[in-house]
Amino acid sequence: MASVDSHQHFFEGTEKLLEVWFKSSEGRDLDLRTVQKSDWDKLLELVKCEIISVASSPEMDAYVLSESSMFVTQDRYILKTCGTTTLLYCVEPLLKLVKDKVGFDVVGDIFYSRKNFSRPELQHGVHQNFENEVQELDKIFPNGSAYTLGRINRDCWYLYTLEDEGVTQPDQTFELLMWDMCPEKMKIFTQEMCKDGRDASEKSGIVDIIHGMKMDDFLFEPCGYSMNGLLPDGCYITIHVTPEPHCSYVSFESNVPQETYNDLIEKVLDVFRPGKFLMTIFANKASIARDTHKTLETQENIKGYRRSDHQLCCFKNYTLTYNQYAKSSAKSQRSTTTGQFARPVI
Ligand SMILES: C[S@@+](CC[C@H](N)C(=O)[O-])C[C@H]1O[C@@H](n2cnc3c(N)ncnc32)[C@H](O)[C@@H]1O
Repeated sequence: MASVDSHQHFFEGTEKLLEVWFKSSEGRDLDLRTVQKSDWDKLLELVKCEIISVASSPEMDAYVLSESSMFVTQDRYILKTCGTTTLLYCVEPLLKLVKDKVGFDVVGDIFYSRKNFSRPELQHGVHQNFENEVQELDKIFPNGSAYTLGRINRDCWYLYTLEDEGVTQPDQTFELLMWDMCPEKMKIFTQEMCKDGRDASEKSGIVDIIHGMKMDDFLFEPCGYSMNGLLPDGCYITIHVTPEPHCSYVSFESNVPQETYNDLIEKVLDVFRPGKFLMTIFANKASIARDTHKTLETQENIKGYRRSDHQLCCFKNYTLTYNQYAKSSAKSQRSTTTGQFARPVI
């Protein structure tokens, strides 16, 4: 691993995120957490990452990985991996493992999503572009739908999900993907400033984002940070930091149910101070977060950030808001003297 300041070393912080909900066609009471760690280890070999540690709550096993995180509940599997990992190569083996070892024989829903990569040419196989990822998923799922939100010539976010009704129990996922990070804040996530993960969680203020979490935090050598936080009722938070100045990136994800995410957004922005960020909020009809989309529609500014894109998608059972923001002072968004968007000079 190169030093923190090396301009030769590039790390793709942007994660590939897979969430799969399982069902039994016979309505059997099954549990994904009965899969042995050695089976997860083998599955993750296909993705090119490994388990660093595990923490559990009554509802969930949360794994910190060498490249991000994995969460396992009774009927839901989440895998989030960054760098040049090959996440989609584990999907078919995952379905086979879960059928053979647990007995789940139906996929209730899947969500595969990611932001556009900074350096797609460094990715392996199908991950170099979304069209190939979609073809790979279409081979497995006859009823998949693929979407791009945001600007296809700038920053955007890709999603693949199933057309069916999917998950009917209350469910929501909130993500903030941040880049062009504040260099001072990023220094905290290096071994020059902190001795371990807990030290970085405390110095950065991550410990204060939501109180009462059972935290499993890890500081990489010489830099980089990953944290899974477990909360009551199957709720989790996961934060990952790539602090290298030339490719800085942070992700925040949680399934905490909230009527509005404004306080949480402001706390996360205070801790990390990104130059730009995108936000996605998924909530199904049974979730208390289902009306948060209305609030977000009218909210053009958040604490020093101006919204550049806003999209709302309605699926069978879920509604999704996609918003992108940049610091109000960001020159690339707006001319600071005229307040107008930059116009081409002919
Ligand atoms: C913490 S991991 C997770 C990245 C994450 N997806 C994110 O949001 O940025 C990536 C950071 O850890 C650093 N790192 C150090 N050793 C690593 C290792 N063995 N595997 C992956 N990342 C490592 C990388 O250079 C990078 O800064």
